[in-house]
Amino acid sequence: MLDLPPSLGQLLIWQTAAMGFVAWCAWRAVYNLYFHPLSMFPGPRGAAVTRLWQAYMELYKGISLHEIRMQLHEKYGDVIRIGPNELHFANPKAFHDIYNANNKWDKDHRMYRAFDADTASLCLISYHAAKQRRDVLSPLFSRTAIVKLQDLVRTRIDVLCDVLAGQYDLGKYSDLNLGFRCFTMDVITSFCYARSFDATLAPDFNSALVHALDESLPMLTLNKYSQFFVWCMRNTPRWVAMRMSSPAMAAVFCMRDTLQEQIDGILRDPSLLENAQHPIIYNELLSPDAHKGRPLPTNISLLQEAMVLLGAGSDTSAIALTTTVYNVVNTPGIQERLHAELLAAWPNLDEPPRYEVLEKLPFLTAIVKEGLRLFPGAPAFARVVPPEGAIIAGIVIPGGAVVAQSFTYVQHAESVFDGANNFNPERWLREGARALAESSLVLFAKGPRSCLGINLAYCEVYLALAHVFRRFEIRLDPARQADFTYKEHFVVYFTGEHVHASCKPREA
Ligand code: HEM
Repeated sequence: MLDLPPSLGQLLIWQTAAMGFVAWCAWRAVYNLYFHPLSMFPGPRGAAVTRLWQAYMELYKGISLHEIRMQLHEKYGDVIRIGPNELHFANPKAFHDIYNANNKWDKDHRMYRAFDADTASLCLISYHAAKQRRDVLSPLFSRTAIVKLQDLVRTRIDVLCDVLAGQYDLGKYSDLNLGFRCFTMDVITSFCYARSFDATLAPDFNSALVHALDESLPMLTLNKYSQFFVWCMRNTPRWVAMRMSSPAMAAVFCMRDTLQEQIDGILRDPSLLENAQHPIIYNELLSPDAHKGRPLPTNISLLQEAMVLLGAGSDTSAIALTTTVYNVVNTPGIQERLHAELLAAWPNLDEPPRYEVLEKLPFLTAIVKEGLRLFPGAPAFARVVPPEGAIIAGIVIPGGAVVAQSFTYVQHAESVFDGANNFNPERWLREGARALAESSLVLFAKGPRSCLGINLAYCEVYLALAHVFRRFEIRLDPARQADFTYKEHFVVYFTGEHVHASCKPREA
């Protein structure tokens, strides 16, 4: 045996380890390019070799994933390999093959770990674990429960309308992006925790919480690519995190603390739940009956669920409202026609109709559907093909592959909707519209992991649109052209000019 000095021995070990690592990377690259089960699918070579290609495009070059997908589909066709083990489809048929009631497919952990909330409904990876949690929470989000609690949504829309009227009196244009985000934030917090943070009452809708959530969005994109960032975020002491982040982020910490205090209080004294104004998430999450003998969620799981519901249930509905109001006001004749329908159904301003009545108004319904159809892009929610494989849009896909399609490839496809880019509520008044909605209005996804909050979202959208268009004549600010350019950080984040409008109260 060679008798080497210790430093030389160590150097040799390091050299061998480094060479081994380089050889392993080279072998992975060759394997991914030529021998991987997805190697026959087209796409950039970088994307086939490593997921770092996506990270490079998103984080370094600043290109949003939705733009990358579009460019790649244009270049490579209907199916693209966007990561070593990941496919995205452009053919609208693929959506129904991936997201449907029969598919008990798991989610892809790399996408959802970004939230660092792996015990919350949205982030549970396995179908079975998610089903148990959904079974527990579903009664709270059922249509019956939402119809019962509609006054809660109406109270928040009344607050929003009062603020809009006040801003008009001061001669101001209102920022509708922020206004609707504050409204949906107040709804979700009242609904889930029976607490309102009164975001809508912040001066000019500049709620610290809304801004803080905005600032935390890019972190989701960062976290997606490395568990290390997630670990750092979780383990950084609070005072360091506060120092490193912007002052706005304090609102998120504060929100977290408030929710944690509420959870601790309820765990100490469960009778607090009986005194709540209405059932909240903890009534279900801490109900032994709902869990059918299974252990109740831990303290941390309760907090994760609370935070994730806040994110899942606020921006989404607000985006739908902002873009729909913009399209209604910006398309000649639509606002007047909608107002006429609302006036007939709601002649006395002091007696607003119930949600069940509004839902039956044909033109309002057509506007809700068209608004949701034109909802701007959302990420492609990644699912894992089960071991036996699957056929997606007529193509055989091997088991274990990660597959996804953003709903925009259905809802914005010219092959599915004539004049797909135009806001045309009329399409929903034609024969066959119900079937079209069933098959092609898919922004809430389909199947066992579809949106848990769909009933609440519809209730918010119907009530808010009815109230703002019955109560106000809305005009866009001619000096500021709204810009819906967005970045995809799990939810859509608009980077351009917000929608500013004057909301002139109607006399009666
Ligand atoms: C226009 C508004 C909304 C849209 C477009 C929307 C869309 C979606 C989509 C596409 C999914 C599937 C995500 C995935 O596969 O990972 C989803 C899941 C979910 N949504 Fe919504 N959503 C909206 C409003 C809401 C609201 C108001 C809530 C209320 C809390 C909510 C709560 C959830 C939850 C908890 C999940 C996770 C379900 C699961 O993974 O099993 N959403 N939503």
